[in-house]
Amino acid sequence: MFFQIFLHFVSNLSTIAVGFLSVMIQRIPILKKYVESTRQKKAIFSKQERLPCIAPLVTTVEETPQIVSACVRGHFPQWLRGYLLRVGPGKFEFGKDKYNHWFDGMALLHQFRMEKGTVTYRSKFLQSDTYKANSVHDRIVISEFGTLAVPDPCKNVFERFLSKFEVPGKVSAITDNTNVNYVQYKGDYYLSTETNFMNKVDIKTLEKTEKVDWRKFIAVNGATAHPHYDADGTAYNMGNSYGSHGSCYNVIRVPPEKVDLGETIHGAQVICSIASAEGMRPSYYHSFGMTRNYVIFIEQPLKMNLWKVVTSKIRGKSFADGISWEPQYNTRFHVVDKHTGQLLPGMYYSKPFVTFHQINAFEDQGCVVIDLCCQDDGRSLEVYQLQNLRKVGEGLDQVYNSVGRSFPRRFVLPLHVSLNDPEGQNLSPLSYSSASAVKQADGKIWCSYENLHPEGLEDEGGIEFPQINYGQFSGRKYRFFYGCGFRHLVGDSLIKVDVVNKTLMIWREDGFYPSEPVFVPAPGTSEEDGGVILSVVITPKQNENNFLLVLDAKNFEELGRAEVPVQMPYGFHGTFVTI
Ligand SMILES: CC1=C(/C=C/C(C)=C/C=C/C(C)=C/C=C/C=C(C)/C=C/C=O)C(C)(C)CCC1
Ligand SMILES: [Fe+2]
Repeated sequence: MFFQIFLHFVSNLSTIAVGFLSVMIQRIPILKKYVESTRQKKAIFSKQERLPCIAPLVTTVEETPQIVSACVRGHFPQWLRGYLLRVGPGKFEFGKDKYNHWFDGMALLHQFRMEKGTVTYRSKFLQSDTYKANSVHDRIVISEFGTLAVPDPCKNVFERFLSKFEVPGKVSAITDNTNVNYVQYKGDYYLSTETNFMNKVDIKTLEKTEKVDWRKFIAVNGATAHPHYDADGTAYNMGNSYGSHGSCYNVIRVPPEKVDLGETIHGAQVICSIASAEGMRPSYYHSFGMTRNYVIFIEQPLKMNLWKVVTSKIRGKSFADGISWEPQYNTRFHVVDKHTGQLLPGMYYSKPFVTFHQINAFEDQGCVVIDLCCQDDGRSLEVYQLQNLRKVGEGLDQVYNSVGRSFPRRFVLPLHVSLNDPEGQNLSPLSYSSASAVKQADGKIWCSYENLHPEGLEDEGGIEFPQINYGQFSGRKYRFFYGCGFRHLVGDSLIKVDVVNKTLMIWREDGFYPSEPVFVPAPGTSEEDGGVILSVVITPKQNENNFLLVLDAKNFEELGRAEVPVQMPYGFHGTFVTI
């Protein structure tokens, strides 16, 4: 009996001690920083077991070209009038040829039209040159991110050998399967991947109207699918150039106005070129940050071996085979003045991490603050092979448990670091952030991040596909962002993060997988979360309907859903266009 009382006393004592310590940690900054720094040392692989099969979400579907009326339950706000446009992979084979990677699937365009509380749906495969060429040959003739097009089996050995040395550009061997995102230049909408091609589209009919090649306008080999926009419509993007001088990361600006009606990205300019740390092994990047006055480029140790990329065809390997995670290198931040094109001299470094999607960035007290979805393990690209996503049982659990989770982190980059600044001290003046920037003896600034989330986010599998109230808060100090929780390999919950209070709000429905949340501001409101969240929610269950979900962005409560009895694959990105 005594022993039990003793155990009870000890367990209570330890509970009190832990509670006291956790309060002290939050109240004493140096303790809080220590705990934060220790927590920064490990990649987080939250474990799952008995994950449900999601193979139907990454399997070929039929397009739905005829408009379908959705069955609305609950309600869609009367003020909500426009298109939710989304894109993602929707066809994963041609004839006997099958794609290897999730990113390779043929672009399927989804359109939800909302007006007066009603919702309709349609989808169409983008009629890219790649899609048409593959269809004509009934096989994969153009390589994608993770799939190398194999030579024509009807050619003789000599012809097939020669085909490996086709002159790039003779028959556009570069894919225009723009399946990543909708982007906007000079008021027109385009579909983008990460190559030199984009496809201009009619957002009403989902028809492609024009193919655009970045190389015809500026000396870049491609651009990201995540450009940023100033309030006046000026667009900024980033893209690589490769030459005898090595590789450069180029900051691109596209003016907002058309001089002639038929213009596309005319007037595009490279305003700054940043030499890569290694000429033949530049970093892969998927997005970048932008504030009112600066572009922030994250040079991460996810490297593209150009020699491997250039020889991939004769080696029988895909583009993705040339990308490798190299954590022996640190991650570096470059800051470019948008107005002068000047690369700031600050050399900002952090421990190695990978980011796919930036959340937001802003300027405060002489610093750039940039928030990113970060993974400490950069091998997730390799994992997103279709064969992995289609696994079942323990095999699927092992795939999931091999991917590092993504968490929101804040970095603070002091803009004006002088020779007189003291070494070894935190140069960040921001009292509201535990992120630090410490000048080293060699002049480099070592940046440690602040976690922008409460502990509970690990239980949600981390967060990705971040979105904010972009129109009113991009590049500005903000408080809320939305994203998908990843307790599976695709999003399986919607999350609202308050980066000030570090609290979460979650929407989830077991067996259903919501897409990237899109924020739509309510008319006439200036509140940051005054509006709704739209998300396309899909399920592998054959007897259930997919639906467009609408949440109140303030309390994250479901307002309504528009059910559509149509199979949809899990997509990448989208945008809302008011009509
Ligand atoms: C990888 C992770 C995620 C998803 C990231 C996404 C959707 C990235 C998409 C990138 C694509 C489609 C790139 C395509 C590039 C094509 C090229 C360069 C073609 C070259 C052909 O030769 C999340 C799901 C956000 C979660 C973490 C990991
Ligand atoms: Fe993306």
